[in-house]
Amino acid sequence: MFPTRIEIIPSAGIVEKVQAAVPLSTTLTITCLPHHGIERTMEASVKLSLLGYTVIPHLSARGLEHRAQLSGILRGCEAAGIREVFAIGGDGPQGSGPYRSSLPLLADIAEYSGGSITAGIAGYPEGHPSMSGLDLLDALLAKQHLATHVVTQMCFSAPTILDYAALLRREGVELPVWAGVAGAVPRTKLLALAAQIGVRTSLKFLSNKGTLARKLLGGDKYSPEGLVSEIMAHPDSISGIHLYSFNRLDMPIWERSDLPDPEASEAASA
Ligand SMILES: NC(=O)C1=CN([C@@H]2O[C@H](COP(=O)(O)OP(=O)(O)OC[C@H]3O[C@@H](n4cnc5c(N)ncnc54)[C@H](O)[C@@H]3O)[C@@H](O)[C@H]2O)C=CC1
Ligand SMILES: Nc1nc(=O)c2c([nH]1)NC[C@@H]1CN(c3ccc(C(=O)N[C@@H](CCC(=O)O)C(=O)O)cc3)CN21
Repeated sequence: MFPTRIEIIPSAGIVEKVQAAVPLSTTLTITCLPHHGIERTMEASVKLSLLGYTVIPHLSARGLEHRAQLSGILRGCEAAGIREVFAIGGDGPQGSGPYRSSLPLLADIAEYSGGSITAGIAGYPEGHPSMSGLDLLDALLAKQHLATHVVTQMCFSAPTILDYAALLRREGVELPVWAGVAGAVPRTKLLALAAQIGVRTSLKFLSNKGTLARKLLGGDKYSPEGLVSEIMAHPDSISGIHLYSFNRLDMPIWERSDLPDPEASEAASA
């Protein structure tokens, strides 16, 4: 089965919601949003890890106030059995903290944990609204020795994700690439977020693609099924699916044993 990780937002009641809907065998990644702060991420992460889930907290460089805060977080991770984090620059404004980007954060994670906590980093198949493609690639090259994999920003186009994975290989980024895919969430929510984070192109691509794609985007909810099938046909370049769930926690449809194999569903949609 193609591995899938589910990203959740640590909103009120999330631990109970996860427990009710998500099998313990699932790997969960927990966002760190500027208006939440790292405490909420860590509180939910520790609780879920102690319940038995495999948990990956997101650590936002700009959201950390001092180095001792990071070492405390890493000790908390170790005590709760958390072995991996996701290191991100972060959306908030730069505060007075020591980390402006994820590179020095990754260096301190490696040093403070003595290498026992690994880290994933972000990749941007459609670019980033405030960083050039070249800067993003340079940042990835500088960070890759401190990271274990790349998770891509939300994207709605399989060719864009696959081309990006190929570009990373050509440019010397060797890390496994996990494809970041939106879950079955209301279209309006996706459109608002897509505009904010600069992924409108692939959303447009999907809505212009044809009747099936139009149908998928046309209803209340987006469905990632077609995109995931296309990606799953390329296990040589993509290592797994990172599902941005927006806390809609129904089991991803492709994890069900009754799902047709990717090649069959590709042929059916051609
Ligand atoms: N993909 C995701 O899940 C998430 C993405 N983000 C976005 O990721 C951005 C960067 O994070 P990383 O990929 O870890 O890159 P990074 O922190 O390694 O930064 C790469 C380069 O861009 C510069 N930079 C970082 N943030 C910037 C910004 N907002 N404006 C202009 N320059 C910036 C850094 O100084 C560095 O030179 C955040 O600013 C945020 O917009 C934030 C949270 C989650
Ligand atoms: N630049 C950037 N920042 C991020 O935080 C981020 C990305 N990109 N890309 C992928 C995921 C998607 N993320 C998110 C973040 C928030 C909501 C969301 O639904 N926010 C609620 C508020 C939730 C709360 O406060 O409990 C909202 O209504 O906006 C969804 C996806 C986080 N990630």
